[in-house]
Amino acid sequence: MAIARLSVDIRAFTYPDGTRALADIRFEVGKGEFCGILGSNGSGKTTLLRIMDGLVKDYDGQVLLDGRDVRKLHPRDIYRTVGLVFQNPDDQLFAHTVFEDVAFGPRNMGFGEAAVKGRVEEALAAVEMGELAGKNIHALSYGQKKRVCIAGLLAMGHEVLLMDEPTAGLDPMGEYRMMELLTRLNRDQGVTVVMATHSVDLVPLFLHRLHILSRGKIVRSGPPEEVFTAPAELESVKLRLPHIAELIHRLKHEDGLPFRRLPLTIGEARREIVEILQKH
Ligand SMILES: Nc1ncnc2c1ncn2[C@@H]1O[C@H](COP(=O)(O)OP(=O)(O)OP(=O)(O)O)[C@@H](O)[C@H]1O
Repeated sequence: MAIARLSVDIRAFTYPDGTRALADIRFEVGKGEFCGILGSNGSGKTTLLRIMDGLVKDYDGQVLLDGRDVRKLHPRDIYRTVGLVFQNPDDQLFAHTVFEDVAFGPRNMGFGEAAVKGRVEEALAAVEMGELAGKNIHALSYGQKKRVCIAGLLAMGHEVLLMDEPTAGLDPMGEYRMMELLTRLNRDQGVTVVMATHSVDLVPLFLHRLHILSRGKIVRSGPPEEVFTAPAELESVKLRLPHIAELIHRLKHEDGLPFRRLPLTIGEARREIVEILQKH
């Protein structure tokens, strides 16, 4: 498949125990997008990604991959294009060594050993894990395991990565490096990335577009600077402004100044503070 555009239209999905997990979800993911599904615990993020990956099928609506219903595609066609990285890498990794784990997908797709080796090496280099190819999976750190999971999908040639909480469980530097890795894959290799997260401080710095999910429904969509403008609205869906934006919001509020645009970077916050000081 060459284009890999996802069109999501889920009218309703209810788990067998009666939990109504998703309703009226409509959005598109274009090729090369880097978008986020932002929501608090239990809002439906994992369920949505599992539907988008074709793992959950008994819902009302459709998810189209380049115009074709993912439920009707041959698994080979989905797995060559769209891949889901689970929140917990231990749910995904199973082989003895890093190399063997990443090689599993391409071997299953029928590539010869020379091509498998080339794909594994390229994928491990992309996630900066090339030097650990021979290492035992159980001897890896949590962040390294997450990178091996991504390499496993890249080695199969996935064009769309669905990432479930990729920064969960990582230390602050690990979170940043994970976001930089995803940005690099997106920007330099053209991989489309959809990530589920509740990390409001980090995400606006990297993502192009956000969909806010609350109680199984999308309540707001847009670029980060548009989505993070109304603190009360965010609070009502159990989210908050990023710390840096919260600081500016409070300063402006105290001075009766309008809060127009979300400052995402230290540079933007600095400009806003200078403006506040000039008003005094
Ligand atoms: N297998 C299941 N059977 C019944 N209900 C489920 C099942 N899996 C999830 N749910 C329910 O569906 C809703 C959405 O859960 P989901 O795991 O998709 O949320 P989430 O946003 O990914 O949460 P978190 O951030 O905590 O991982 C929750 O109310 C949850 O209890």
